[in-house]
Amino acid sequence: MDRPTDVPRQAVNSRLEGYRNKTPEQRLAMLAEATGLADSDIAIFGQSGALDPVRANGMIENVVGTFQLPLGIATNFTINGRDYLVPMVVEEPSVVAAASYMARIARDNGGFQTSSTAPVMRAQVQLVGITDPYGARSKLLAAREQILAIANSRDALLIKLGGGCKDIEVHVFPQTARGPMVVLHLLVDVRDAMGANAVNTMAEAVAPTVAELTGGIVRLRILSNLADQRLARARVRVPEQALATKEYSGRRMIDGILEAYELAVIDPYRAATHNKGIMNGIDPVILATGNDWRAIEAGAHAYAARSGSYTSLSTWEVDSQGALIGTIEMPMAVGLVGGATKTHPAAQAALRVLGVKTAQELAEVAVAVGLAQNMAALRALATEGIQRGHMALHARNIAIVAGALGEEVETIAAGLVKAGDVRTDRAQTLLAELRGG
Ligand SMILES: CC(C)(COP(=O)([O-])OP(=O)([O-])OC[C@H]1O[C@@H](n2cnc3c(N)ncnc32)[C@H](O)[C@@H]1OP(=O)([O-])[O-])[C@@H](O)C(=O)NCCC(=O)NCCSC(=O)C[C@@](C)(O)CC(=O)[O-]
Ligand SMILES: NC(=O)C1=CN([C@@H]2O[C@H](COP(=O)(O)OP(=O)(O)OC[C@H]3O[C@@H](n4cnc5c(N)ncnc54)[C@H](OP(=O)(O)O)[C@@H]3O)[C@@H](O)[C@H]2O)C=CC1
Repeated sequence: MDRPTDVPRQAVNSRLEGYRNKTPEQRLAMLAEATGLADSDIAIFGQSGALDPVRANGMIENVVGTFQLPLGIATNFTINGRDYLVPMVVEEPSVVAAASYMARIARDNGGFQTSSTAPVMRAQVQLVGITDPYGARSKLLAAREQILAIANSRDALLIKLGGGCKDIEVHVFPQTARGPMVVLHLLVDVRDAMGANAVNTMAEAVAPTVAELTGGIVRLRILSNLADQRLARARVRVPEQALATKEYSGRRMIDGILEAYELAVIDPYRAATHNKGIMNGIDPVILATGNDWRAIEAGAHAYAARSGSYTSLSTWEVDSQGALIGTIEMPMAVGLVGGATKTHPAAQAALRVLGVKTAQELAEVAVAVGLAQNMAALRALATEGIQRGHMALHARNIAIVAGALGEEVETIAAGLVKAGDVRTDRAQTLLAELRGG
């Protein structure tokens, strides 16, 4: 029988044994079994055309079709004592495997702990043509209640839900190439929305009053993607022995991770790659849930540079018992309503797989996956290097590029890994041999 989609999701066990060795159909069936997913959601993931052309045409402009990407499920996640199966949309091999692996290590050691601030976004109202910027600031701060009232008159539903414009800030730039500038910030609790449209509407609404109060000219009225009032955090603790492998002791692993981390702290060339590794985990969750990944990327990198020099979004250290402690804190402006979260059927189904109830919960899951991904990359880089694990999984892509079809893909990929030579020409040779024989 088809299950209704709005019933609370059953408790999930995210440790799906042998998941990697199943076919996509078997994995979908296991996912449905684990999450109690409605038949309609199973159908959405199972069919290649979940986003029909008519719906797609309503989402953006000049639509000619849709573009598919793989959707994988990261297993093993335990966050704040609750298990999650995490949908990830990504084109890069080894990302889902790496997240699942680190989540497996973490779950045996208490999993991830997360927290977040209230979902407060900033909107900016730029004022130019002012000779007394500090006087203008003073007038705006004195008119706080009036400005809040105008902003809050624009979104009755948001106010009813407990959100709305909660405060203002006024930033002064006394000297710019275009004269003094004053920028009013609206601090808006957007509840379960990403909030761009909501805060942009408020910024436009207050603009005439702001101009009148200050005598200035209003130019920009737009959100800031540096959502530094809307932070999500995750922490993981992994004892030394949990990191040990046949080749490397746990202590050696931790030392390598700390040295890799230190370089990301001091060197922007390394920090960019380190943070890309974090976004390897976060972006696929953002995409799977229909959220705005450009906004998340912009916020992440601006936050990483907030001290004036670009640095790591995560921290890695050792506690008094010698265990590795990883933490992350970053802006996470995601929504469960608005944008494509409501219009893309697969995004809706992905949110039901996650079973998140609030945008804050989704934000916390996303940063936990980012931290797991960072740990996976550092663990590999600090010891054997990235190529063994990554290239072994990339071998299937190379086999496809070389022309392998169906079951040939796994056979050729296995041959490439065995030869330690994951290249297209080698794959073509192996394919010719396979077909010739
Ligand atoms: C790739 C692994 C996980 C292999 O690692 P491994 O040791 O070969 O894995 P394993 O076979 O022992 O399996 C361990 C677990 O990994 C998962 N796993 C393992 N294989 C699969 C698979 N095929 N399908 C699904 N899950 C898989 C799975 O959870 C499995 O446990 P199980 O559940 O089976 O008991 C490891 O080498 C790794 O984590 N490498 C890092 C990969 C990575 O970071 N990829 C991102 C791309 S590189 C990049 O863009 C970022 C970077 C690196 O530049 C960032 C930076 O510089 O900081
Ligand atoms: N720089 C950027 O990042 C920019 C991004 N964007 C885009 O804006 C879109 C996101 O804007 P967003 O404001 O989130 O979307 P929407 O305006 O579509 O949705 C927000 C609205 O949904 C209604 N709503 C219903 N339930 C809730 C709830 N539980 N919590 C909060 N609001 C609720 C609210 O009121 P009501 O129903 O009254 O509207 C709210 O204003 C994305 O597509 C993004 O790409 C746009 C401009 C710039």
